[in-house]
Amino acid sequence: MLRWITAGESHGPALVAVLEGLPAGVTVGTEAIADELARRRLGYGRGARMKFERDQVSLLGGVRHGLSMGGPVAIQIANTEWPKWREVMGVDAPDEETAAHLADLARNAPLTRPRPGHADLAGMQKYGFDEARPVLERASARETAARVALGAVAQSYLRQVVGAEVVSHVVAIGAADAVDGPLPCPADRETIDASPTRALHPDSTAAMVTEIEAAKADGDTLGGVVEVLVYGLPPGLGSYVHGDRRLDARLAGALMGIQAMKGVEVGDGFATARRRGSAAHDEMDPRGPGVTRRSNRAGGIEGGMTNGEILRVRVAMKPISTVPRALATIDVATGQAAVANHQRSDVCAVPAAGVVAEAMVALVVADAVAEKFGGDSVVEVQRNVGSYLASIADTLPVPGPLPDGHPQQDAARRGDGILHDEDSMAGFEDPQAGPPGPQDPPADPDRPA
Ligand SMILES: Cc1cc2nc3c(=O)[nH]c(=O)nc-3n(C[C@H](O)[C@H](O)[C@H](O)COP(=O)(O)O)c2cc1C
Ligand SMILES: C=C(O[C@@H]1CC(C(=O)O)=C[C@@H](OP(=O)(O)O)[C@H]1O)C(=O)O
Repeated sequence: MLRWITAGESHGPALVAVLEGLPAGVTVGTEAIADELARRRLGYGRGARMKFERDQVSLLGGVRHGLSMGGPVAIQIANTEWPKWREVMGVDAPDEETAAHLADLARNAPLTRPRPGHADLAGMQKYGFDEARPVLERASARETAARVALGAVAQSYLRQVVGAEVVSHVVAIGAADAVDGPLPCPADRETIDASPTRALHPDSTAAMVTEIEAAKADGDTLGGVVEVLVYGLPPGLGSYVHGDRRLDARLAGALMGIQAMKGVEVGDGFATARRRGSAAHDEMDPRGPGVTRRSNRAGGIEGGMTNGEILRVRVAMKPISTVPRALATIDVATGQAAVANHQRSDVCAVPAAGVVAEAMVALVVADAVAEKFGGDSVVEVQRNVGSYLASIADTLPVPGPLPDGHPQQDAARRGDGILHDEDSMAGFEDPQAGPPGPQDPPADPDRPA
């Protein structure tokens, strides 16, 4: 079992994250974590803070010479803006001189006009504060940097023990939807990250940028939808035996746990609810050895377990709640009508949210892998994965991603994701059937060819 926790405030000295349960031998490096953190800071529509602040990563425990040792992995992400906030967010009770200085400091002015849509008012009521500063410091999505650091470690574990790869892309920002097209593969990562909105297709990026510019010009903010895909997962992660062991439930909980997320869809989710059963499920064909699905509407999860197809989940983010065209609120100091607190803020953080969603999916899936395969070292987990895959070789699905020319790829390109008669598998030569690729499960000498 993997467990993780984060601590730290938005304008505090640092965020801290701890990941417990990782076996020994997982590749963990400061640079790889820093690279993931840099991805989270990008995106068209992010506010001024992203430009001048830097994340400074240090690994404080659990890792030696680039490999985990089996103990908790502790990560610190220091904040280069801390000196400006040292007094406002100081941990120790201020002495007389500091208290006098704080009273005059504009940065320390009480935030008494709670923002609708943020945690401000309910947080003040719940914890007994008379202003929003202590609430927003922890409610802020600054904390997602710590999650992304944890997710980087989880992705490394997944890559090593099952050969899985996590990819995300933005499928909508406000009313701008991504154009229809094939699902992104791990090879598309660079293209997606190079887009200012983290969309796969340039036309999608252009429409999303226009949407953000329009909202910004109107003093408004935007939300959107991101999709996360995991390639290369074995069947049987999660379980049907109890609600809280279902992988779909765990993914939904983790994704909804990201600040501002308001909905999760697994596979075709809401569209499936409108279909008849004959057009809702993913029919199977023998492929010998292994099975092929005619579609992947389920998003790779059946009965709360992975089924070996590409895992596909979407999460919907509400618009940023610090709206420049300030929203109506009350001033809790006077009880009078007021406009909500508004300082600098993001106009749209959906591209960054995709990187955070990747991290949460990686953590949940890594936890499910650890639960199914156990193991105290990477080698032991790989051995366990290999013998399990060998035991189900006859019914293993064709490993994704689908190679070019694969009939299911054509179906995806057409936009319906459904195999038609003309998409018959007959005659399709699978180039992946050769030596194991990055998406294939780890080689096992006992596994039938
Ligand atoms: C990556 C990311 C960046 C965000 N940036 C801002 C921001 O700049 N300003 C803001 O008001 N909310 C921002 N949010 C959203 C708030 O964190 C969120 O609205 C707040 O926690 C309340 O949302 P909730 O009702 O879902 O908890 C951001 C969220 C994410 C995931
Ligand atoms: C700092 C980050 O995001 C912040 C998340 C956030 C919020 O309310 O959630 C509000 C903004 O902070 P501030 O109010 O200080 O400008 C964002 O910049 C980050 O993502 O690293």
